[in-house]
Amino acid sequence: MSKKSIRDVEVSGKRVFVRVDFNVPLENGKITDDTRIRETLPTIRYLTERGAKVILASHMGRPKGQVVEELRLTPAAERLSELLGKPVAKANEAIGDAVKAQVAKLKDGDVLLLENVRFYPGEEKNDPELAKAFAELADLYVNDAFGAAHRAHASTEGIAHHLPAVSGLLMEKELEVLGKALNHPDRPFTAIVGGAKVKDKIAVIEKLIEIADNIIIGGGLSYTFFKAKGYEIGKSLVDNDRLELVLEFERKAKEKGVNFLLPVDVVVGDAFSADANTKVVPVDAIPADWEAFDIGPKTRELYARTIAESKLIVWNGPMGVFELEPYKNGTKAVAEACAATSGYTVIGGGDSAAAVEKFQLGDKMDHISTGGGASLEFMEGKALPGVVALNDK
Ligand SMILES: Nc1ncnc2c1ncn2[C@@H]1O[C@H](COP(=O)(O)OP(=O)(O)O)[C@@H](O)[C@H]1O
Ligand SMILES: O=C(OP(=O)(O)O)[C@H](O)COP(=O)(O)O
Ligand SMILES: [Mg+2]
Repeated sequence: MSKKSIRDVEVSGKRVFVRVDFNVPLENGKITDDTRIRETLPTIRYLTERGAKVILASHMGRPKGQVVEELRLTPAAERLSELLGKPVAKANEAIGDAVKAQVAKLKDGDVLLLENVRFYPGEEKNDPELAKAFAELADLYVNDAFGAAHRAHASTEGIAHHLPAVSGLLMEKELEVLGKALNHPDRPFTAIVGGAKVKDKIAVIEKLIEIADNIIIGGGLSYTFFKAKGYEIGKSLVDNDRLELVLEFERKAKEKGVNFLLPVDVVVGDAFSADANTKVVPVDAIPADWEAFDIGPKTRELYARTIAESKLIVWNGPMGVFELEPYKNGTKAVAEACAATSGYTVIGGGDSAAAVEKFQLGDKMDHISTGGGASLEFMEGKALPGVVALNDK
């Protein structure tokens, strides 16, 4: 990589602001998958072993610039402390006098986790004042938050203009592994896109049509395609601003000879709950007051067959609401097909990684990336603002 990493700079005795992605899935305040925290351990240990004072910052969820009690980073601090086997101090804010005082008290090798940076409206706006306030806490900036590297925010991009700025070991590893897989992709190359961040996911499909041989669509973005075709989609997720656009995708894929796969059947439910009434229906028969939460059995078979024939599979976004028992089968089937194939498998995304771990198939995948949206944008060939802002070698 042409960017400096923590290995290229002096860290001992320094106050180091490390942006991590501790946006881990939570259920009733408990962390259901700690992959993203575990993946930052090499960077944190590298720094503490060399006597750096480590100040960690992360976002959690999308609190939209205000304090949301359920989105505090306290559970992440506790889990990190268990994993590191040493105390991790937790601040109740991310900037200000109380935080400055906590930083001043840090001894070499200590670790402090700041509060959710998205509690501040300036974070997502990349406000230079907030970036400066972060920078005042430290002597060196390290970005290890690959999962948020596609966001130009104050703690991922702005701060890098105020301090020496280098990558962490996870960031470095992600860019290297994904870069290798995508530079000369083995073919057939299959991209699988699902999940709930519908606008973000639809935005990458245009580029995927240019690079992949098969595109598999599942999860929350499927229904925008069905609505565009004029089908009833009930209460399912939809992006009403992109109905024309998604029709264009299918035309473009056909023109390029790309196999564009949409679900043929779905599991609908009358509630977002583990004890909902559910049924399987063809995609053009979703009842008006029901919601589609998963792909159906025919789709599972179709997708598994395509995956089995692929040499490179990049998957981001669950096929359904895998967290709930009645809606987990689509994601499970795709995970099993990825685990069984001899092709190279890259699974990306906080929730996709959690799904693969839930089905105990993590060790059957070639690479589990901590970034979903980030890995898709990297794959598109887009420059990631959180990487661009770092110092060149
Ligand atoms: N049909 C659906 N309707 C509602 N939510 C869905 C649907 N399919 C998948 N999801 C949800 O998508 C979420 C993950 O989305 P996203 O964050 O985009 O994926 P990732 O973290 O892997 O990048 C999961 O929590 C899952 O419950
Ligand atoms: O969870 C994340 O991305 P992912 O859901 O694509 O894995 C990252 O933490 C980025 O979060 P964001 O999409 O709210 O900016
Ligand atoms: Mg996610």
